[in-house]
Amino acid sequence: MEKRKIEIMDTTLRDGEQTSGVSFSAAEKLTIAQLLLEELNIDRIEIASARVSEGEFQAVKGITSWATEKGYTNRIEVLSFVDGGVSIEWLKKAGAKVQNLLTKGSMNHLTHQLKKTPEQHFSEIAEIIALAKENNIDTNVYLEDWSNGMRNSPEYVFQFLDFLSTQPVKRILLPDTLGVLIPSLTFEFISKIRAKYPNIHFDFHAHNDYDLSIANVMEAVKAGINGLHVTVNGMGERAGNAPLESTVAVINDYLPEVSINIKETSLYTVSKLVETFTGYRIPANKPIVGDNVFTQTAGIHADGDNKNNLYFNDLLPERFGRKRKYALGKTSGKANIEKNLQELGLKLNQEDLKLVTQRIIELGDKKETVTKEDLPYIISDVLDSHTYQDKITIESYVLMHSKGMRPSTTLLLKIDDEIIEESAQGDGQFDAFMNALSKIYKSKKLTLPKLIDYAVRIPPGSSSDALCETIITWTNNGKEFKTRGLDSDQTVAAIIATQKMLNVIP
Ligand SMILES: CC(C)C(=O)C(=O)O
Repeated sequence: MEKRKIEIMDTTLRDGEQTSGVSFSAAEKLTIAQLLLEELNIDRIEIASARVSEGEFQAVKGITSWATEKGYTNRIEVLSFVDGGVSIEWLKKAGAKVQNLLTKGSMNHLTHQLKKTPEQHFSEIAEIIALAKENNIDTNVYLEDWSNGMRNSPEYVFQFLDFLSTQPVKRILLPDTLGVLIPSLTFEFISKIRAKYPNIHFDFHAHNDYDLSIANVMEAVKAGINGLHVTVNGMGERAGNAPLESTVAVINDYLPEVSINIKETSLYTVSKLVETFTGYRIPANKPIVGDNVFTQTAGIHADGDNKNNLYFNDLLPERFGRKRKYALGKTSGKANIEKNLQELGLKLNQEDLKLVTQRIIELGDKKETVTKEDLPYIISDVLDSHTYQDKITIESYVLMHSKGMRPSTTLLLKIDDEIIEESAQGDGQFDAFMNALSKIYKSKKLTLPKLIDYAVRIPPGSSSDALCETIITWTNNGKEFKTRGLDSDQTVAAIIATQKMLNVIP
């Protein structure tokens, strides 16, 4: 059976820009428009509202002149108004060839906002449509507040659609302006309209106020809609519009009777670009494009993935240009660690793997996030610590840092079962710590190696703030040696390195 083609109209550059605090520059609009049309293969895009500003005019001009060269002008749309032709003039000058005319789709809006009768409204609309035609501009008509119109004044909606069916209109756009629809109502309303006007092209424009935009989009498709409006990352007025990414995935996986031509592998690139341009962070759990959505955290999932991909679903990350990850934290078991080791090309024996797992769980308990890049550091630290027999231990310490006073440390050290306490000041917390240690060593007539270099680094490429590694170079009896400490706190990492030094003095 031949599939029914659904047009996808992306309105990131118009409704998406109505996200509070978001404004695109002309160059950003052009870049996004190019990616949407050429890289993703979106059918149509709505790029601006007419008359908004000089900047918006220049942005539209930039896109339409590029689109003219490419032969894309009928894929570029601009929101326009019933304003006696002012919008048409604006569109003409900006080179736009398709207007999405904003009209009133409910009696409530018509009487309270425009204070007009249906007849007056229709006659003004007819004038604009005729004017557009004279100027070679195609018209699509938005019935603003259509969903409430269907709930509260359906006679008006059908009177309006009867009128529009006599007009040279290319498409009728049905917006759920206030996001009030639920799936059953979406299906009911669109089915009724479809049955009465089988030859008109209808688009559905969902909003996400009840988090039902995707469910409503699915019902709109089942009821026979011809086009869907979406935005990248679900940007848009209030709770936003139907997200492009989820719309594409759900149509491809669950609505086999229809076809769309969107390139799934490019969705993530476009989503990230929009995130950068808008400064509007994608929630980590946002389907398809969120940071976490292809990350298995529970050890049982990683284990299951090793056994015939038991925890995969149809949303394979590779479809969207992404990769599956295995998180490292307190719920991750050995399987997660092994998956990360594999990626790094490392292998550990079972005993070492157990020690490393234990350390990652400890870090997780401290609410630290560990990344794949941290792993080599943890391995080196854990396996290194494993080789030390601690005869001298730092039992406890207080580090003091306050304004107007020198940093100071009180230290309790255990040497051969004797606990010794000492305090000292220094130029910094670690210096004060070393001075207290030095006092203890002097009192015991022991020699303390000299610190000759102190280096701190965080694992390169690590996106976590879990760890920092302090490497200290010491000298004793003319011999140089290094010890290292790993912790989220730099001074603590240095103290860990110092305890190791006390037990390996050559
Ligand atoms: C501007 C209009 C068409 C809109 O975005 C809506 O009604 O949701």
